Amino acid sequence: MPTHDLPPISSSTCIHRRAPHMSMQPPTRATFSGAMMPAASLISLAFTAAVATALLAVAVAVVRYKRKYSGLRLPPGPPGWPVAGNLFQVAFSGKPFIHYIRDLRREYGPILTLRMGVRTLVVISNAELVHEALVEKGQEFASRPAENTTRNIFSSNKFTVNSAVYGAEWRSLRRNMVSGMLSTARLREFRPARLRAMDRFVSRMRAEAAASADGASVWVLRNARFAVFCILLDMTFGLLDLDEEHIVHIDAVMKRVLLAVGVRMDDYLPFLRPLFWRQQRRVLAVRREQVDTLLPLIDRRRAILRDVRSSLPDPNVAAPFSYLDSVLDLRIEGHVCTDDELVTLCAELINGGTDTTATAIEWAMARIVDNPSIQARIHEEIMQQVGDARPIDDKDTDNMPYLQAFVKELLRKHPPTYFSLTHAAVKPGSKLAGYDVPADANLDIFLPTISEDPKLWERPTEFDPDRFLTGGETADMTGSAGIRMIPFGAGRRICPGLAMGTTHIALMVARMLQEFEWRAHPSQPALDFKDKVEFTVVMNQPLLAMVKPRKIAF
Ligand code: HEM
Repeated sequence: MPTHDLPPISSSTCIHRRAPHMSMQPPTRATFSGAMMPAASLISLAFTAAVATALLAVAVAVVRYKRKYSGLRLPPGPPGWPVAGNLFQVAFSGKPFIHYIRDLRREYGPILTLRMGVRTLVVISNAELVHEALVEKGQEFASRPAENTTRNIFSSNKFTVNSAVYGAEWRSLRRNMVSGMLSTARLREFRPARLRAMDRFVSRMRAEAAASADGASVWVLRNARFAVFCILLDMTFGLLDLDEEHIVHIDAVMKRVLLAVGVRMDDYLPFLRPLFWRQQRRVLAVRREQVDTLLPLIDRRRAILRDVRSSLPDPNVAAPFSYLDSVLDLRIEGHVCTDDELVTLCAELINGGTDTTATAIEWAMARIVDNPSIQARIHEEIMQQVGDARPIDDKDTDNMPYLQAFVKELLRKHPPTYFSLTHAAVKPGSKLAGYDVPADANLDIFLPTISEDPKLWERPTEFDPDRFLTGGETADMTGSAGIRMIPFGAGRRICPGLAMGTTHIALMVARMLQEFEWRAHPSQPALDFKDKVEFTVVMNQPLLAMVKPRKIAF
């Protein structure tokens, strides 16, 4: 999930922006006039009280921190300031958080501590430690840490698969998501949704290319993202008559949600919260907008299900089943989901799978454009499997070994998120590599240093799908046979969308190559494989490519 890596503390998180009511106006003459003395004394009194309160808060925080962690042996990390810890070092380092972590790792090793205000982060970044945390001690570290206020609003107080603490509620939600949506059987049944979205995707690309100045240019990420979004929307609500304009509107609202849940300074220093009242008001407005956008879809599906009762809905209007149907039937210890929770659970499914998958597809097409022999080999497999008489399907892609090897190499070299979702110890007393990991600490898992570890991989910096073909290296993406690459995490909280994600990537890449011949755009002759973190890890320079429709008979 894109939004689930630890987001960098950037300037957009209000560090450099002073809240308007904090702005300090220069004193006017009148302020110092005799007539204004009482007001001046009042201001100075208030100022002294504020300073005293702040100092007291600092002292209390220092004492609390010392008491909380006294006697514990935390992993090493850079020395920090009282109260703020390493927060300002990170915020003002001028580096993206992932680069900051890479640098710290060189100094402190594969397990380190960062203190970010009230939050303590333990970051692990090698295969042995991840194996210890997620496999050997999988149950001990299967929980999630406390959320900030904003995320609590969007998760209906941790009522989602990804945010729920380890326990019965999480188990019920996850079981329902897997059986209602992500199991292999369900995945097969959702084939019509994929075919609909693929057709829409191809026509959008054709139209975009035709409308471009050279008649052939397309932006890859934007189109791939929209296609994946359509599939997930279809699977979530099972409503088949949403027009493109409506889908674009829903997508825009969901993007605003992703922006709204980004970290803020007051997540780490909660005593600053009153200064962020405007941002908080905006968060509530975005949540309202999300509810107002998704609830009508939920109500429509409810009405369709009510009308058809035991028969199936009209196939032109609604799919025979959807994820929402399973959530409507869900009972957790007798609790029926409220409207607010229904919105949250539907949004989780759509958000979890959209940016992660679309990001992977952009990197895939960049590798294909960059290397014509990869394109030729995948196209040859397509021709052998289905030729050009019908659109390729995921039944076909399962039987294409080179394409499957390509997808694995893609996820090794370009994992869509650099951090797994944050884990937390279930109870106090847990240890990793002999160090204490407090129960309220965030356990963050840095993924790329594993899949590029020269001790685990030959030529790790090279992009080479052949490494996974017969006799070559293995890629167990679940981590159960050993941790070598875990783009979907590992252990109890492993991404339940693994099968769906890889199916969608393989299918979209194959369909794009079946329909079009791809080449580099003259404005991007030598592709730059630098990355940057948005919701996921995207290409620093978004991919613009040239497409030429192939001759096909369908
Ligand atoms: C290429 C695609 C994807 C990637 C790389 C990816 C990656 C991840 C990662 C790294 C985690 C965290 C695992 C952990 O906490 O240890 C995760 C969790 C999760 N993902 Fe995905 N994901 C992808 C697609 C999807 C899809 C398609 C869905 C659903 C439609 C999905 C839903 C979830 C959920 C619900 C969780 C939370 C699981 C839990 O806490 O029990 N993901 N994903």
